[in-house]
Amino acid sequence: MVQSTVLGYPRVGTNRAAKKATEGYWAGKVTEQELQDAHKAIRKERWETLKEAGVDFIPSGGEYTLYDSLLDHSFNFGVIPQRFVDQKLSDVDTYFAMGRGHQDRAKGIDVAANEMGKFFDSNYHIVKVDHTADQEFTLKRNQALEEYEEAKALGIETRPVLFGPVTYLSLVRKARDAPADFKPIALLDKLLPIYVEVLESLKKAGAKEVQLDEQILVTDQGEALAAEFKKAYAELAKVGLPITLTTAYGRVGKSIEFIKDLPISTLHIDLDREPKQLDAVIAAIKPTKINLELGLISGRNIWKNDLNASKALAEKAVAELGSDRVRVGTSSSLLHTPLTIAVENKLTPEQLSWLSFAKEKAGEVTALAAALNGKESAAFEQNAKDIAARREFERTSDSAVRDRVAAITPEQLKRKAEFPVRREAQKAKLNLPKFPTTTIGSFPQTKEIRVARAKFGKGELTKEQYETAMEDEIKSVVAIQNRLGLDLLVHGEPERNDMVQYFGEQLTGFIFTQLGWVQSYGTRYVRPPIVVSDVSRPAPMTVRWSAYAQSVSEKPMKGMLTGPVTILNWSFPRADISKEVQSKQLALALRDEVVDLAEAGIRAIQVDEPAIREGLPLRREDWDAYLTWAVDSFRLSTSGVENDVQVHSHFCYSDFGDIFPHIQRLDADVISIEASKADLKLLDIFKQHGYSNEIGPGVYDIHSPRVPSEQEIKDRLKAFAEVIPADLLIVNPDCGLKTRAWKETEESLTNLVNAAKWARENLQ
Ligand code: MET
Ligand SMILES: [Zn+2]
Repeated sequence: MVQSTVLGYPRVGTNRAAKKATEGYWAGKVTEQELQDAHKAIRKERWETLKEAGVDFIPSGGEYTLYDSLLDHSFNFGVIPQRFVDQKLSDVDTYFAMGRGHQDRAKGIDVAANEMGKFFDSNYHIVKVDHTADQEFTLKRNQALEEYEEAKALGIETRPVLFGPVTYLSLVRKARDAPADFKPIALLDKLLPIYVEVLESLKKAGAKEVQLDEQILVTDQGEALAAEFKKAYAELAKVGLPITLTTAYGRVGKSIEFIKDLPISTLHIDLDREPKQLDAVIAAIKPTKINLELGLISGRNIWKNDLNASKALAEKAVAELGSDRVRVGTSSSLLHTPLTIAVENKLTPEQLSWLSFAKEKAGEVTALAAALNGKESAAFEQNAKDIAARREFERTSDSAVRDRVAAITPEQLKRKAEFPVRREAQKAKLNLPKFPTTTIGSFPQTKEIRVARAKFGKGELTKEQYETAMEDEIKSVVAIQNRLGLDLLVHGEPERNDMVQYFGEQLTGFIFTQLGWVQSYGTRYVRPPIVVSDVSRPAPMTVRWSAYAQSVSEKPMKGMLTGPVTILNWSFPRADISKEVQSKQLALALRDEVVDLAEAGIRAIQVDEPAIREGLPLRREDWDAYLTWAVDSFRLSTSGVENDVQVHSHFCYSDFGDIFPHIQRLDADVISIEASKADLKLLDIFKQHGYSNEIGPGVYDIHSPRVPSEQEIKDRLKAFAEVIPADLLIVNPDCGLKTRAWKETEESLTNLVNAAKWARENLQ
């Protein structure tokens, strides 16, 4: 019998109950007991949903969390850096402080959070707790057991989940003051007894097996960890609780050579991302006793699964291994998908027929298992019809757009002249001082702005009234920038709800959910747009706002767009054509916008690409292919203008070290880049690679309300000027200011402008 599995499920709860309970607790409106009860109710709802769907292996334990599951593991293992211990907070407050920091001036509490990092190539962020070289572990809390028993008390048998020990240690951070050559993986021997203790307790409580997530196995780094895997799993196998080792987000590649020899009972592989790995994995494990769990239903996209295609793949495995050794399931946890399409009431029935969110995916998993067991359901037949209809829709959507992509020429990927020539033309046109000051685009999104947008949405404001309100805001933002003495101005982006959604709504080819929330980190949820068909731009999108802003400003105004790669990476892409083609469709639409902005008299245009790094494939051998189309897309979108138009780009959020040479290849005239984190890693990168165009490393961190002093900014500029020629330096904050309040914004920018004035006199 083929059985079914779901690796993990969204934590959001119906009506975003998780967010409400947790934020209510932070605000002091919900007691700790109410907080715990609310989360318990969400866990119950999740388990019951999966049980009703008929899933055989229902996850529990380490895949549910109040904030982040990697953080949970650290906390449960007693890894609580001293600075949190020192605050003497309650357990739950210590836990939240580790995730998001804690500041309570009245009580003298001020502690910064642990660092966050992107979880593999998803937009979900894990909290990476600092581990010292002499780190000790204790089982402070046995969450896997607690939640296994919690489900059992509800009459639901579950499969407890934990990060495997090797992946856990590969993802956490080393303490800043730890020796340079220390790596947390060196703590494996000390950590294993904790895992043994947990597994023993689960076995005693009656668990049938445990799910250990070892996603690190899909990275190049995983290949180098064979010895650690052997050691860890030999130890864990002694407990005698069957282990399902799961991989996700990519292919196991060469690592299958040692995985097949691990004493595990089941191996889970991602066949949504990497269907091609199936044959090699089957061949490797066939002579062993290892069962194979096929991750066929995507945990990453929102498309209805093509059940017939999945069934064909699964049948291959069944033919080789026998049905008792094969299971079917989700490719990864479903945490990257929204909860259910059932609550969407603005999408058309046709659109809904294309989609499948977490709850529907659980149904697909069981329908697939049933079909493999000879019980093809009505759902299966309907699925075939829906898939055929979607294919037809996609195929016929807009052939003109596809023709335009096919006709892209090498000339369209290049500016007319090289940077030095462009630079002279731009200097003459823009007439900016040395160390020019600018900002990244957005200014505070005040309550008034959001109220106006909400009213416009509800029809309480006419289009004209709304546009007047936005123009008034722009005018005021321009006046403030003039008063502060900034050089290259922005319109402030008041009209944008979100930097991706705003463009998606004006392009053809996108649809939007109302409640399709996906966790980004902690209680922060986003609603990614969905690309459903060929993308084009029916009309200019930003020109009227930028032109208005320029009309009320003597100083040059910078146009502001979100780049093609970022729009794509922060949306759910189509599955029928490559991301490359989708990105180029977006690039062509943006290219037209860039040209229109220039024609409207905008002399500097910024095309933001903050998400370019996170789309980077997990395996180095796949990097070139991605970076080639990503860089080409940016160039395609920005190369349609004359030499005297200054093209800017902006990056933030991540570690650019490994792709910095490709940032250079974007050939933007000016880039701004996040650099204000204390250790200034970026400077080393400049030293190593150099950079030939203009660059504005952020001089202060906008993620906190803290106002940087003038001296601090001077010091930053001085440090930058030591590695970057002074005449290439631009002065700007780290990122947009939309989440900030006006007071700190004005104070910070005053200091920034003064520091730039000082730099003009004092730095060469
Ligand atoms: C996440 S990058 C944000 C860039 C955008 N132009 C802003 O200023 O908000
Ligand atoms: Zn940014």
